[in-house]
Amino acid sequence: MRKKVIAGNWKMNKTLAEAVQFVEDTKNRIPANDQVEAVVCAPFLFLPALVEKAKGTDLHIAAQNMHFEASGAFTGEVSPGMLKDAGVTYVVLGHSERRAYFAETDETVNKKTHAAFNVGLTPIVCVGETLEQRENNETMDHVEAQVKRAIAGLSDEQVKQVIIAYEPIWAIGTGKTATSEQANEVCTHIRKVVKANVSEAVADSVRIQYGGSVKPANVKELLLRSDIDGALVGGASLEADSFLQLVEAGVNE
Ligand SMILES: O=C(CO)COP(=O)(O)O
Repeated sequence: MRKKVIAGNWKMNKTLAEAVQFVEDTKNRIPANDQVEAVVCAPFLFLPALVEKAKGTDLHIAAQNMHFEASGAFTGEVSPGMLKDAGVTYVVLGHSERRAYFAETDETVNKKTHAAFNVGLTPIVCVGETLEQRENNETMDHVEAQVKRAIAGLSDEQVKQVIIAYEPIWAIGTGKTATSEQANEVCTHIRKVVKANVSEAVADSVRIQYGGSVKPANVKELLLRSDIDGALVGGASLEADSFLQLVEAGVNE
């Protein structure tokens, strides 16, 4: 059985006080279980305080980005080692907003994925098509190319540990969720790509999330699908109760 991952991506939201309060409100309410990992992906500034607050609980703290270099003259950047040192365990890489607004490319995503493993962070690698690509029937080819480039050069064991988040760009923050069938179709394709490029055993183990307007009302249907192993959630992860409902849906599914 693949353990599901429900990750809340807060993006650029909350104050430090609000972030700490969220962890206070949720950390002891994650149901004890072996079916779901609960993760919040927070802005850099909040990470040490949230790690401290969540210590000894089932809530995991993630970063939303990082640089691929270990150190150096990269003003404004945060290194993989800094995240590891802060006690962070996961890092989101290649989110479509970073690709669109901050010149993230498949090449930098690949470098960052390697860099994450070098320090022992679990990467959550985002892929997904634009509306135009979907309308032109380019979804599968585009996502396939993104996945192949992201995992290039990783060992089989590392690919097994990567979490792949399929987030169709047209479904992010728009209220337009992909139907569970559309979402699963692409997640199934991603698993086939891993099988063809790595191995069947790795493909069977790799976890693939769906993201894009996921909320308590639609998460169950998504999680019931054969190849969807969790969700990467923006808006609906900002409130403690809503986040907990998403986690509980995974546990009860
Ligand atoms: O981008 C997302 C998560 O990374 C999805 O955001 P929404 O859930 O707000 O659509």
